[in-house]
Amino acid sequence: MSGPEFLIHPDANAVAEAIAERLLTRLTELQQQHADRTINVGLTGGRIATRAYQRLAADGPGSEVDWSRVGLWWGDERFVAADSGDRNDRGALAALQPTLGLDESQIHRMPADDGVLALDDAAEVYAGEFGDTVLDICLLGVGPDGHIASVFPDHPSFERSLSATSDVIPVRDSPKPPPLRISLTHPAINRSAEVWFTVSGADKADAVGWATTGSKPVPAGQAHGTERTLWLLDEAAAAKLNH
Ligand SMILES: O=C1O[C@H](COP(=O)(O)O)[C@@H](O)[C@H](O)[C@H]1O
Repeated sequence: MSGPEFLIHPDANAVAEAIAERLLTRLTELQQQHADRTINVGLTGGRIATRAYQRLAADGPGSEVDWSRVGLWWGDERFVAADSGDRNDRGALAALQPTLGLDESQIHRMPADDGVLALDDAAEVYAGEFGDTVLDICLLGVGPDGHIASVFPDHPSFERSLSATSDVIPVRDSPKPPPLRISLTHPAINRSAEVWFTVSGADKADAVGWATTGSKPVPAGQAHGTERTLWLLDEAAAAKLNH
């Protein structure tokens, strides 16, 4: 594993464009290298990622990527009704599904709170679906507190994620609403070949500083890819970066 790489862009729009552009390039390369299998991507929620998905939806159809060989997973999800605007998958799929022609079998949504599964069972069901998947690329947003996926600092989810024997955990009392969530754990994230942090805005500068200097233990500081760890930042978010 090599050290983290930092790519700093002028503003949030440039970061979103860079994420989309890099995804197209990397997915094309990975599909050439692994012609026999699906390339698995872990999606994140959050503002910057949603902008990147819109860009990907515009540029993806004319690209060299074979979208029928891309599997979509989620790093975390809010455990609310499937049609809730709080869901992470809604923004992503609203952008990607109509233009990329994705089949339902390629889309691995985390379960919703639809009255069928309780939170713990929903996490277990997703763990079963995830199996021993190794994400080729895992996108992670970072909160102003240094959270990634639905693993929060100074919260039971952090210790639970670090020491997890399962790839997926239920999260209660999330400090950021909504309170019930499902999250990949650090072992699952850190099994990914590539982890790409996607961060913009001055309110994230402290979190980026803590994660990259280790000056405060935060979930983002404990995440990395086995082959590559990439930080895609804008200048404001990179203000306290250690590199
Ligand atoms: O709650 C969440 O927030 C983070 C970051 O979102 P942002 O809008 O501040 O960029 C996101 O990474 C995570 O997936 C989501 O559930």
